[in-house]
Amino acid sequence: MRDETHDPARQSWVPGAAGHPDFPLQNLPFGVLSTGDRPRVGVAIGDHVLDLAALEAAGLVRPDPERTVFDAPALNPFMALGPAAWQATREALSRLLGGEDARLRDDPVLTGRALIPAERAMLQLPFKVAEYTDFYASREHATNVGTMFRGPDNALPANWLHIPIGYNGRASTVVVSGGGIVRPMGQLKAPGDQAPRFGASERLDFELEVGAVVGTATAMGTRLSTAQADRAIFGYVLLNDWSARDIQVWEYVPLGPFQSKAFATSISPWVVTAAALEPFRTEAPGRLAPLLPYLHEDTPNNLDLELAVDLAPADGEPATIARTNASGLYYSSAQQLAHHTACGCAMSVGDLLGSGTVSGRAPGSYGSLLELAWNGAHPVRLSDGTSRTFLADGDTVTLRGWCARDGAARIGFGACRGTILPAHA
Ligand SMILES: O=C(O)/C=C/C(=O)CC(=O)CC(=O)O
Ligand SMILES: [Ca+2]
Ligand SMILES: [Mg+2]
Repeated sequence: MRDETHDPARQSWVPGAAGHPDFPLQNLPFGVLSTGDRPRVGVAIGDHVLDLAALEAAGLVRPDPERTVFDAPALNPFMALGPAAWQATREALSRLLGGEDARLRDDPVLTGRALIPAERAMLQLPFKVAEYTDFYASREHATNVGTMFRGPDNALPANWLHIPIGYNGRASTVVVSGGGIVRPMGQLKAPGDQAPRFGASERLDFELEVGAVVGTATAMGTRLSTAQADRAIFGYVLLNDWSARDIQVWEYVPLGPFQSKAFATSISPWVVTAAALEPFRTEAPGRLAPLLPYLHEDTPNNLDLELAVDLAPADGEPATIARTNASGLYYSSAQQLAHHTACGCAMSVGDLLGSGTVSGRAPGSYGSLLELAWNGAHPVRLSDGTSRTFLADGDTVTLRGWCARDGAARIGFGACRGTILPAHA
């Protein structure tokens, strides 16, 4: 539902916020910051971060009358209050930062304390990741990977057009954008090798994904409809499901990825709320086989979200190596979450659901190096004249995402970045 928080004509009085490419008044993404002291919840507005713990202490926002939720190192306590509190808080922040409620703008002491220049705010993992599940929603990606792993005749698994398939990943190694990613060690066995060996991955890859953040818990035995699942999603992040393809191709039969994807998953520091993304809902692609009723959708639940991948060598400039859009994903996050609960699986506040690698049809729109370089056959050129089939030590991968449509303010996700560090051999 669109409301005045989406009105593109409204602007914030915060310097630099009007027309900001990522964080205008209409976005208000949530994250966790510190300025060298305790971590607390904030929202991005232009080139500033608004400290919500300071606003809560001053009584300007109070999502829970019983206790503070923003003076916390994670978004989980706020998310647990549920959709009505999320919306009331969004509306209150929109009025405070839009100036219709002048109590923040006209209080220089509070503004000085609460409005922190972005370069001073150290952004942390925004929420405690309860559990992490990764899906496989791009038909193009599934077809490409299937072709490389199993041959063109068996590319798309028989279940794929019926089930939003996924695997249970590791919450323990979900990290926030910005740090180093150590090249993993593992079992490697090339097709011609007699036996496996233990060594550093030589086929390290990224995966461009969108992560849905579950904000409402369900009890064991409870099934969510797609509409209920849609309402349970608090927001979205950019997600890089780092993947060691040589470990993966040897280990994945028959239980799926394990060590090849468990060493690190990066997410962007700002959770863009589902509320902010309302103007960018779009229909899923046409169905190639009828879906079972529990997966039917009454509303357009896909997102018209532009995505890009930049790759920079050590000491080199970034080059954009992929551009795509999440709108073409065959399954929405709401369908994935509904399916997740279909057996009665309980969901927790802070569960993270990866969309699956977002690949489009054209070669430049693939969301992994495995596909962009087509299993090593077409190396990708970088800014320094070198090329890559897989990631080298020192490479920095940056995912970017933004929504832009006529009649709506542009909403950005910021960046999700990681730099490859040598293996601990
Ligand atoms: O088809 C396979 O065997 C492997 C698929 C994956 O790489 C799993 C995965 O992470 C799914 C995705 O990101 O779309
Ligand atoms: Ca993945
Ligand atoms: Mg991973």
